[in-house]
Amino acid sequence: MITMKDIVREGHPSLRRQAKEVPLPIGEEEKKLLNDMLEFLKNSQDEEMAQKYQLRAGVGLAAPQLGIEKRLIAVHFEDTSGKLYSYGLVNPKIVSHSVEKSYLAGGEGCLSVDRPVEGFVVRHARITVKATDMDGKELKLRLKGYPAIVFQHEIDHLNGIMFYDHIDEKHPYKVPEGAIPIE
Ligand SMILES: CNC(=O)c1cccc(C)c1Nc1nc(N2CCN(c3ccccc3Cl)CC2)nc(N2CSC[C@H]2C(=O)NC)n1
Ligand code: NI
Repeated sequence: MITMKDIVREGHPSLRRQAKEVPLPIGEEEKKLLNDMLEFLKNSQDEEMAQKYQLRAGVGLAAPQLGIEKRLIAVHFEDTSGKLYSYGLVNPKIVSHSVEKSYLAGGEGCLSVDRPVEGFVVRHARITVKATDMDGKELKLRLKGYPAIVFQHEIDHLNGIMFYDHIDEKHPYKVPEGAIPIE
């Protein structure tokens, strides 16, 4: 099982590299990795497991955070309406996005960043993501709100981008006119 020792932290080169596309159909090894990543997220959100294995809670994880520079991500969370988002995705791509922006009112955290970073991370309010899931099915997801933020955070990891790259250092809480806060 994946634990915190498998997650690379700031300064590790994998976090600043461009991850490589994964040839389809994915192999058993990549399928197992996506399952292990999903299992980590579920464990990290379970009080007992998180306590037992000292896991930090997360709703998304990208393969470069394990030092594996492949375009693979896993997300596991429910949105405010209770809809479950639980995916192991291969080569996810944002194919279109809104002009409108949004941001998490609580700021963002990252399992590869062992320090709180102040400030709002301004992202696209709505995105359309195309990807292949771990069973080889082509997906097209239209996302807004919290799900849109999580997917952008994880896809950023595939391009060597950290959430704080989006924070304006001089005005960390400045947001563009009309940007939507997500509580
Ligand atoms: C510094 N301020 C903050 O962290 C922050 C502070 C307040 C509010 C928000 C909203 C913040 N922001 C933030 N909170 C989260 N969680 C909330 C708690 N939750 C969780 C915790 C326990 C059990 C189950 C679960 Cl579900 C896990 C997820 N996750 C992310 N991110 C950024 S997008 C990828 C995602 C990620 O998985 N990060 C590790 N940001
Ligand atoms: Ni992260």
